[in-house]
Amino acid sequence: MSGAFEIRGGKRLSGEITPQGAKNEALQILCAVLLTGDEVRITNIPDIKDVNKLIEILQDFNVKVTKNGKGDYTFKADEVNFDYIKSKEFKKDGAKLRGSVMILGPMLARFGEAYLPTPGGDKIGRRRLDTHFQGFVELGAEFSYDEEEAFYSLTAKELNGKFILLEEASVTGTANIVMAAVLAKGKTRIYNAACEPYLQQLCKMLNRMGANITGIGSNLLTIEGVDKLHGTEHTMLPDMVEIGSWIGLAAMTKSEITIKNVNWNQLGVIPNTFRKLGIELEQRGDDIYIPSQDHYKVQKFIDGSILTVSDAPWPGFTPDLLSIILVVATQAKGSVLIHQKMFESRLFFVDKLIDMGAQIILCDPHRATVIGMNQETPLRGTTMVSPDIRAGNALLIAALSAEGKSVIQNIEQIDRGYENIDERLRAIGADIRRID
Ligand SMILES: CC(=O)N[C@H]1[C@@H](OP(=O)(O)OP(=O)(O)OC[C@H]2O[C@@H](n3ccc(=O)[nH]c3=O)[C@H](O)[C@@H]2O)O[C@H](CO)[C@@H](O)[C@@H]1O
Ligand SMILES: C=C(OP(=O)(O)O)C(=O)O
Repeated sequence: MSGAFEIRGGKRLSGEITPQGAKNEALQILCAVLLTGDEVRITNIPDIKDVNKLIEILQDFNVKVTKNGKGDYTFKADEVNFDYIKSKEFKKDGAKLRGSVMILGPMLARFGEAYLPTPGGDKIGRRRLDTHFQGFVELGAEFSYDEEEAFYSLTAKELNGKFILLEEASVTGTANIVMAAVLAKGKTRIYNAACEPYLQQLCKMLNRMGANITGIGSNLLTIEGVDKLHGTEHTMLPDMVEIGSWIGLAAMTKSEITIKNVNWNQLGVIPNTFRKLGIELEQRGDDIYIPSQDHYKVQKFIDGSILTVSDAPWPGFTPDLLSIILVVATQAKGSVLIHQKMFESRLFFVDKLIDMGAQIILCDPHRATVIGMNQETPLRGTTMVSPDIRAGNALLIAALSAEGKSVIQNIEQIDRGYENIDERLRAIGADIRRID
């Protein structure tokens, strides 16, 4: 386990915080550079572990990578070393992150073959890849899986567009199939497509590269295949998961915080979901202003029943923010039912919150009832281990609000998704330091 944060909580924070570029968008966009031999310049790339690992993988594929400045890179995949994809190194490196799965679509489309070890990412329950492979097979690929090596193989002499009804609106699955279909022959229609802002950004970038995708933002994408894509420039959106996390941080620590340049129009139901917990927030230009609030009161549904917050594919509420909602609910006035529908192991971190004094009933692996303490009894600092990227940040927020000292271990799980988080939190007054 690597590194820890030591936090002295209970302080009010104040000031401005700027969200990093979106992690999950970056992972898609970086894979898309493999679709052309021309230069692709990408800005606002977050400097985080997962993204840096993917950039290293691209370099191992012999993609030329030039750093122009902070978060600003140019990629040129004109002499791809395809042999690397079958190497021992790729079997090791590709397994380190979830995002590597999206190498498959571009490789299959451009080189007619693609391979992948079982990708890494959060251990938050089963994370099957069936949707990805079903999509590739429908486009004409042959698929095989070596169980012993946990290695996936795809080959295709030619990809041909067709109507594909996805079994589920998988985020990375849709990105993968779109990236294969842009270079397929003829028309592909993908129904039940995921449409997160990450995917909208990917499709817009692909269109700037010469692809012909319509229906962007909906669950029906139509793609007219083209022979070749060319270079472009692309800027990553601010990370909506970070933005939601800072709203939660402000509420829990009773702090006045302005979140800068949030791209409000792409936040969907996120601001209103926090408002349902009673948190005041204001759109000011493209910033979010959160006033210092001593208490926040949970709204009930119109029929008077208890508020439920659950995840759903976009434009529903992202599962990546449910752990933050759960932590924030611990200090609200009122009760909230948290229902994590997609993943079955993402709520177990509530044990740590219960140790800190939170009133939570874990009903089953998918549902937890939180009885808010109305900021009357603060959480107590403790030592804990970060189980996954989002629960890690949720525990960090809990620790910043708690009385006394907390230590969070295994912070690699936080660093893989949040850029320089300790320094940015210190800049708004947090007492947090990195220890070995
Ligand atoms: C690198 C990356 O971009 N990771 C994100 C991506 O992961 P990823 O693309 O791996 O997640 P998927 O969208 O494929 O699926 C997530 C989970 O939800 C289930 N599922 C999915 C769709 C659906 O309609 N119903 C359903 O139950 C799947 O079975 C799976 O267990 O999307 C997830 C869901 O937003 C996010 O938590 C991850 O942060
Ligand atoms: C689950 C997440 O990441 P990954 O898909 O990379 O594991 C996440 O970003 O919340």
